[in-house]
Amino acid sequence: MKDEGVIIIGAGGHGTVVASILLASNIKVLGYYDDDIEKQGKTFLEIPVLGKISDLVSDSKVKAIIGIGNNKRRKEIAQKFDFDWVNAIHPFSWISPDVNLGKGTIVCAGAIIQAGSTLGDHVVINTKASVDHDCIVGNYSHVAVAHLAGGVSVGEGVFVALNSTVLPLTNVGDWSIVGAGSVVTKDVLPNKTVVGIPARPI
Ligand SMILES: CC(=O)SCCNC(=O)CCNC(=O)[C@H](O)C(C)(C)COP(=O)(O)OP(=O)(O)OC[C@H]1O[C@@H](n2cnc3c(N)ncnc32)[C@H](O)[C@@H]1OP(=O)(O)O
Repeated sequence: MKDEGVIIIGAGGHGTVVASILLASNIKVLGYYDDDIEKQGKTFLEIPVLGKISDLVSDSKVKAIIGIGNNKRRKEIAQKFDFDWVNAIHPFSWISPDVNLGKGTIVCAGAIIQAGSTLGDHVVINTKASVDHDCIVGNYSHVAVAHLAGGVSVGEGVFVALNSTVLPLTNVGDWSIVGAGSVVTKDVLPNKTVVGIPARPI
């Protein structure tokens, strides 16, 4: 499969979004791998499901990307397989030229990543999200349709949910969740779920 296209691990809603980004970038998609028995033999965006994730065997020459929204599951898969992890960057997004992007990272349509920011591996910056200047986004984190202000630091595996905002210079600890519609005004400890305005732990 070397140089012949990319496989997508996950054929759910997020997997098809990743497929559409690759297609919009003129990158060939070979097919999906998904453990859902119902999806075997089906096509999504005219791209076939080639087999189960459990059928996959590591091959550092195979180009792959994980199209699964769940942060813990993305980490498990990334750690299990040795593939050539590629990024999916929608052509209708803006990434400042000095941004450092990890591998396996997805930047969806309408997303903006501003100067001085650093993103880890297997990060998802979802539709119309913004990561402003000098932010750090850790491995396996997911910024949904949400906004990180300047100088925000987000740890590993953080989920910043729909329509939420993280105010300047605040930190969100590893594996924490910022609930939909929340405003983070001060640092969030690791492994917490915070909601509301101002965001408070639940
Ligand atoms: C492209 C895409 O689709 S990307 C997908 C993005 N997905 C999202 O943005 C979903 C985000 N999810 C949420 O916001 C969830 O509500 C979570 C993760 C914060 C909490 O979920 P759970 O842990 O299941 O909490 P649960 O639903 O039991 O709610 C617990 C309490 O918090 C409240 N609560 C939950 N979420 C919120 C929220 N976002 N804002 C305010 N209050 C909230 C509930 O009303 C409930 O209060 P109660 O005990 O007084 O009734």
